[in-house]
Amino acid sequence: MKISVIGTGYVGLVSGTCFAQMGNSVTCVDIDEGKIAKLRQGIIPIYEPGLETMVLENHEKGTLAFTTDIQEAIASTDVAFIAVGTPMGEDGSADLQYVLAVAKSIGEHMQHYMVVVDKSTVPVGTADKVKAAIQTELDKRGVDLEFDVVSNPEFLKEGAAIEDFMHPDRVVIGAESETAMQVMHDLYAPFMKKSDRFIGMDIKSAEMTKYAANAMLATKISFMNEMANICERVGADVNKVRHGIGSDGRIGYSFIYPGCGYGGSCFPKDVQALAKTAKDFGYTPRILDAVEAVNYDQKMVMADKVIKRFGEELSGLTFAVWGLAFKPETDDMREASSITIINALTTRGAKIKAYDPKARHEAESYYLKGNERVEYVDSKYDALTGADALILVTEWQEFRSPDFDEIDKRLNSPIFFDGRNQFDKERMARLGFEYFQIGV
Ligand SMILES: NC(=O)c1ccc[n+]([C@@H]2O[C@H](COP(=O)([O-])OP(=O)(O)OC[C@H]3O[C@@H](n4cnc5c(N)ncnc54)[C@H](O)[C@@H]3O)[C@@H](O)[C@H]2O)c1
Ligand SMILES: O=c1ccn([C@@H]2O[C@H](COP(=O)(O)OP(=O)(O)O[C@H]3O[C@H](CO)[C@@H](O)[C@H](O)[C@H]3O)[C@@H](O)[C@H]2O)c(=O)[nH]1
Repeated sequence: MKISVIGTGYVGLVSGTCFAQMGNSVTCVDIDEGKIAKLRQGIIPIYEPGLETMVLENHEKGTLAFTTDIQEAIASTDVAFIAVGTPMGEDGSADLQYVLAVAKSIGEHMQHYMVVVDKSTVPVGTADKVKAAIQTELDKRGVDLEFDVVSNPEFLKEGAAIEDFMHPDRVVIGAESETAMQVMHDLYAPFMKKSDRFIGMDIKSAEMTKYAANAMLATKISFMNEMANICERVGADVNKVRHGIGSDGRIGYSFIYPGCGYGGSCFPKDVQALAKTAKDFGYTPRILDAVEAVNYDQKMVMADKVIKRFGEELSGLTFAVWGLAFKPETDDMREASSITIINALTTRGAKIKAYDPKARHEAESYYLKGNERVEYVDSKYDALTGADALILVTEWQEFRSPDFDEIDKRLNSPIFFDGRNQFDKERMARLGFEYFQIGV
């Protein structure tokens, strides 16, 4: 099929590349000229395992093109995906300006029937707005063209995006017309050779499914963080409790890892957007509000432990931070817990020596830009030299089996704050560390 993907960010670039890998002819569109110029030169703007090779291969073959010209891109398109951002507005709702701007452009340039697919995460009812925006432009042009708008929420996780897209747990499609549903089934069938995981439904239910999935996952995390905070106060160990409950198949082991809060471009904004939608429709979403409130506080738990140990005034102290990205295997720092923790410590006078395998550029250029108390280093051990304690924020694999002798040798004293509960507390005690975890 001939496909356009409008918005070439994490989702657009991964989706476009995977569709090309499956033999489709794909054009990725973005308004960011710098990004498109880089992609044309084979420079990949984000870090995502396996993505670079796949982009380069398909770009070279001619199955994956990049442009800023939406008119050219949709001229011969069968399916146009909208994959632009839906950031959080000031009142917590999803900001639809980018989605509707793309819909308008599609209406301005469409020349034949096509399926317009909303892949961005959008509130229930957005497909109707997209449809109306396209129709308004067609009416202005005085042309009578048929088109279908479909909802196809994306469930990929950053850091495992290619694997998730190539082998999806499910493909959810919300469509009104049989033609559009069939087109989407044909497009996704090659990704579901082992078992058909295609779930067709009405558009509103598809839009809601995305928010319900993220809200459920975020709820599991906040629930577990709350259990951790209770464990800590009553003298229980949340790591043991996690094993204890996860073995019940109804609960399961996934997404019950306590830590210093969830971040990323999705859970924080999607939980709040769904809560806002609920309120707009006259319902008070007590669980969603609590999920967000627990997470907000949880991002401070590690910083609070540092302050409790060293005091409110941290001038003259230096802390090594391992991990800046919101999770391992990505350079994405959107809503990362590291930002909250580092800012809390530096505003109290501390200095930070930070190391992350991939997110240094994001931190320096955007998320911690201007914070002169943060020094970036090129290796995990360099971060420790002369530091008063180590704080582990993101559980990259290279932090899982560190050389503890080296940590001990480089730190001023062997003090370790572990925001992701990576190690066994008895072992850490044997190694001579003053070791702090979440929920223990
Ligand atoms: N990042 C994820 O892991 C993930 C997973 C599932 C769903 N989503 C959802 O997918 C959507 C996109 O998220 P993302 O993380 O890929 O965003 P992103 O910010 O990485 O990328 C969005 C891109 O859209 C471009 N853009 C904006 N307006 C445009 C326009 N008019 N025409 C063409 N391009 C335009 C931007 O320049 C940017 O490159 C969001 O709704 C998000 O909630 C994200
Ligand atoms: O047990 C857990 C699991 C995750 N996290 C944290 O939760 C956040 C999000 O992690 P993850 O879900 O793995 O990453 P995302 O890339 O944000 O993916 C989520 O958000 C995407 C965007 O909507 C969805 O497509 C995915 O299905 C959904 O998992 C990260 O900060 C993790 O550290 C925990 O604290 N404990």
